[in-house]
This record gives sequence, structure tokens and C-alpha cells, in this order.
Amino acid sequence: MTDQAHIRNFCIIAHIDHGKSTLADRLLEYTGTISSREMTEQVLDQMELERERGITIKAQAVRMLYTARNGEQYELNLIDTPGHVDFTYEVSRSLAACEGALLVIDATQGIEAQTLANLYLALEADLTIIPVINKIDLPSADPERVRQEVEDVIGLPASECLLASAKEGIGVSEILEAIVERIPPPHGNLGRPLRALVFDSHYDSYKGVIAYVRIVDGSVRVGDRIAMMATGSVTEVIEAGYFQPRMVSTQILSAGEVGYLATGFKNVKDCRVGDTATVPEVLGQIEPLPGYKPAKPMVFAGFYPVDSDDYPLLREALERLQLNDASLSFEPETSAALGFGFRCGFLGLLHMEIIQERLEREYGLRILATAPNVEYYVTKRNGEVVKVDNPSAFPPPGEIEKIEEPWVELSIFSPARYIGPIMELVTARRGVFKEMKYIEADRVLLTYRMPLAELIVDFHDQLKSRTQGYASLDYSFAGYREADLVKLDILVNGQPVDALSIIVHRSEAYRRGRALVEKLHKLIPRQLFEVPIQAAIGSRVIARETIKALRKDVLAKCYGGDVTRKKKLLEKQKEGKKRMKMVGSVEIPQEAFMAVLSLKEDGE
Ligand SMILES: Nc1nc2c(ncn2[C@@H]2O[C@H](COP(=O)(O)OP(=O)(O)OP(=O)(O)O)[C@@H](O)[C@H]2O)c(=O)[nH]1
Repeated sequence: MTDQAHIRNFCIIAHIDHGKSTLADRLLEYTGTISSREMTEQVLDQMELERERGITIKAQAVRMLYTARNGEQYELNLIDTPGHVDFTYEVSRSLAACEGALLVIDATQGIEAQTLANLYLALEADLTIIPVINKIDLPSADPERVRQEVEDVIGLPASECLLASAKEGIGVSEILEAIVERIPPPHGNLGRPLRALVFDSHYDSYKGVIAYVRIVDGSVRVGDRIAMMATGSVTEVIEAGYFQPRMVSTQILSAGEVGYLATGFKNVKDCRVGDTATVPEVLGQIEPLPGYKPAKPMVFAGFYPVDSDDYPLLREALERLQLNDASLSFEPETSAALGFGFRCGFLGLLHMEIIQERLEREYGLRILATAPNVEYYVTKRNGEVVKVDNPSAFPPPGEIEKIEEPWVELSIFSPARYIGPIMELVTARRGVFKEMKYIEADRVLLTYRMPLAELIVDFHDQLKSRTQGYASLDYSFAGYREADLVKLDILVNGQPVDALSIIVHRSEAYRRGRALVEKLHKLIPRQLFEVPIQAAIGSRVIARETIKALRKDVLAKCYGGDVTRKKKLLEKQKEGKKRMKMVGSVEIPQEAFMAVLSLKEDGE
């Protein structure tokens, strides 16, 4: 147990790729928490997937012991934060566990969208900010320019900036000194009943749910009974400890400290990020720590096993992933076209991609995902309001009074020369301009409001390609707004294919319908009869293509009586059929679903 005056709790915040993980590694190395020999690259990014994609998903905490220049030893707790906009909620919980933050800015890039987004979160959490200008070893580094930016844009004195190269280990000792000198120690009340903020949790098959906690008041010992304020779940602490970076168990964690509690809970739902742990005796009598809200899925898609026999396995895999990820939601759904599957809810597109990849990689499943969509509020003529997260479940047009869709506030940082192309892109996506600020002579911060639905189809790639990779983007949820939306149905041979339905703005319906129909026309093989493919709004057809009937008989090629060849050919045909889905009397290859569902808006 360390007295609070000798504890510092901090995190590192940065735009993606500005060097957060590399700096964390250097701090661990410098304080001897881990030797350079032990140092596998980027210790904090534990999951294989995180490492491959080079992004940090789950927050983690590491305790370092540091003897400062004043001769005294300090316990420094570094709390890692996820770097991607999908995980803002987790970032803010991690920040709430700290008193200070290192704000890392790449000396060759300057301030980017997520530098600011993370900074605002840190300021909201009342943290002391230490700006660190990183990568000064690079020839293109311009630390003076970035210093000025810090003063002009962030409003911190340029003189407070530390210069560093996380890669070369330059400036690391100054950073550690600044942590001790500038960041205030925690001021918890040791005499009060326990209040501990859960800033992350994960499921361990031996110890149950491991909660990562910041003890705010009181203390907790192994064997104590604890209660979760939001869920009311009660359990006994099986083990307590901290990470260094491996788990080190201890008997007690007390006010101001950061560590873990093995709870024995079987599901992270019992011990959610943002919840407060206390003692059961005072449950309902003391105030929980501020800010708990369950993370809310924003993006939805149907996940179907390519092989329908895999349905039970898919369910099991999703259940397992959910044990560790309370923000993933799923419900069984059936599609006339795709059979049995699940409607899954995600924090954002990256979250969706990660889940799909984990299902395929860790569970060997082949997944067919429908096009992602947002959740709509539909008010019916009879006054009833329904939430719709699946286009095929949209009420018929005649029953709809109004439709509301989620909007986001979008901040884009970019060199000024790309203002034109960015404006064009955002406007084409129904975005509304809000403001433009010059950061420097040639860099701007553009703020827009835009429907979330427009953001999730390929927006980020488009932005990158129009600005040659220079623009960076951040967004936050900005409420629901009414919109003139319609459901676009695709009919194959006169039959609507539910898994292909999409919700589009009325003004876009024709163009998107046309594009879908043309794409399908190329992908669906000829059948023995003519197959019309139509796009329709309600009963009104807005686009049509026709696949001509197949006249050639496969067997016609087998002149004469070569039986084995004939058999082989038939076998081959049968195999081909396996990967087809019968929709009415038409066979549609799986690729058609895949390709159409990932259809990029053309012409952009
Ligand atoms: N030259 C140079 N490269 C650096 C320095 N710090 C980090 N890098 C490189 O920059 C890249 C990104 O660094 P990371 O530490 O992974 O960045 P990050 O901010 O943790 O990224 P996320 O985990 O995605 O948030 C890596 O290729 C690092 O090797 C530095 O001081 N100098």
C-alpha cells in the first residue's frame, strides 16, 4: 500500500500512429518494469489482432516504480486507452481513472482530429495535460511549428511542451519527471467505504471476470465481498493485484491505487465498464462515481453462417465474444434469402470488422455479413414508435408517419488545399457545414453535421483518397433528425430478397437502385429461364435489368457416350450448387450477396 502522495495515475492520449504504444514501451523500459530483452514489441497491445492492425482496443494498466530526481520513489500507474473513435466511451472511462495525461503529438504531422477529440475528453475529466512532441528524430520533424500549434489550438503554453523520440529513447527521463512534478497525486478518502471505478474488464476462464479498477475511496482486500452499483451483482474478491506488466497479486488495494480484482463473475455484463464497486452494506446509500452509461451499439448488420450447419457454432462464438465485450449485441434473426443468422450491434464499423475477423479466425467460421446500417426511429400513423435496426423489418410505407435517423458531428483536419474536395464529398453525403477554423496558414479544421448512415458507407476511404491521406477524421453522436428515407427492395424474378434491402434517402434511391441492379446483373449466372432483376420502392419499380436465359446445355459438350466424363461434369455442377442460395426458383451465388452488400457507391 503506497501513500497517495507517492502515486501518480496517468494515461497517454494521441492520434493514431503518433507513437503512443512506442512511448509506453520506453517508459516501461526506462523504469525497469520490463527489460529490453523481455520487451516484445508493444507489450500493451496484447491481442494478436490489435498488433496486426496496429491499433489499441482494450484499455490496460501497468504499474511502474520510479525513483525521481528528488530521491523519492513513486508508484506510476499508466492506464492505456483505446485509440479509435469507435471506442470513445472506453477512452473516457480510462481517463476518469487518471489525474493526468501525456498528449503525444507527432512532430511531422502536428495536431490531428483525434488529438483534439482525446484532448477534449481529457479536459472534461479535469486532467492535467503534458504535451509531448514525439518523433523529433525524423528529418521532416518540425517541433517548433507543433509547439506553436499547441499554444494556438490547444491553449497550453508552448514552453510546457516536452520534446521526445519514443523510438530513440530521447526525452524519456524528462517525461517521467514531469509526470511526478506536474500531475497531482490522488486525493481519495481512505476512511470512507470502498468506491472503485471499473475502467475495463475481461473474462478469464480460470478466475472469472477480471475488473480493472481505480480505487477512489476506501480499500479492498482479498476475501472482501463487493457489490456493483449499476447492476446490483454481489461477489467475493478472489484475488487482487496489479500489472507489472504481468499480474502481481497483493492482499490489498487502497485509495488512489490502480489494479485488478478477480471477481468470479461469469460474464462481463455483471461488471461493466464505468460501474462503481462498493461494499454490499452501503449499496443504495452512497453515490456511485459519475458517468456510467452502457455503451450503445450504433451500427447493425446481419451475420449469417455461409454453411447453415454452423448456426449453433456461430451462436456459441458470439456468446463467447460477448463475455468479454459488453458492447456487442446480437439477436437471432431469419432471412428468407439467407436462412438463420443473427442481427448484431456494434459501436462502429471497425468494431464490426474486428468481430467478423475474430469469428473467422478464432472460430473457423465463414460469415456472410449484410450491409451495415444504423438504427432508425419510425413513428407510425397510429402513433406507435418502433426502433428498426434491420431494413427488411421496416414497416410498409403506408403505415409510416415519420422516420428519424442518427446524426453525427464530424471534425475533419486537413491541409487547406483539400477544402474543395472535402466540401464536395460531405455535401454529396447530405452533410451540413458548420464551421471552418484555420489552425495555421495552410491547415483547417472543418466541422459538419452528417447522417451516421452516410458515414458508414465508405466515407473514411473516400476522404483519405480525396486528400491523399492527409485528412483525419473524428465524430461524435449528435442526436436524431427526421429524414425523407425510403426502403429500397431488390426483386429477383419477381421475389423480394430481404437481405438485399437497404434504406436510402429518397433523392438517392434511383441512383443506388440502378447501381445495385447492374451489379447483380453481372453477378448472377444465367439460369434456364429469363430472370428480371428489379429495384423497387414499395410497389413501384425504379430500375430493371434482365438476365437472359441459358440456352446451352452443359452436357451438349459431351459428344458420344463417355459416361465418366458426363458424371464428372454433373458432379462439378452439383458442387457449384452448394455455394448457391435458392431464392424462389433462382439460384444466387453467395458472391452476389457479398459483392452487392459491400457495394461501394460508384462515381465517387
Ligand atoms: N521515427 C520515429 N518513429 C516513431 C517514434 N515513435 C513511434 N514511431 C513509429 O510510429 C509508428 C506508430 O507508433 P505506435 O507507437 O504504434 O503508435 P500508436 O499511437 O500507439 O498507435 P495506436 O496504437 O494505433 O494508437 C510505429 O511505426 C513506430 O515505430 C519516434 O519517436 N520516432
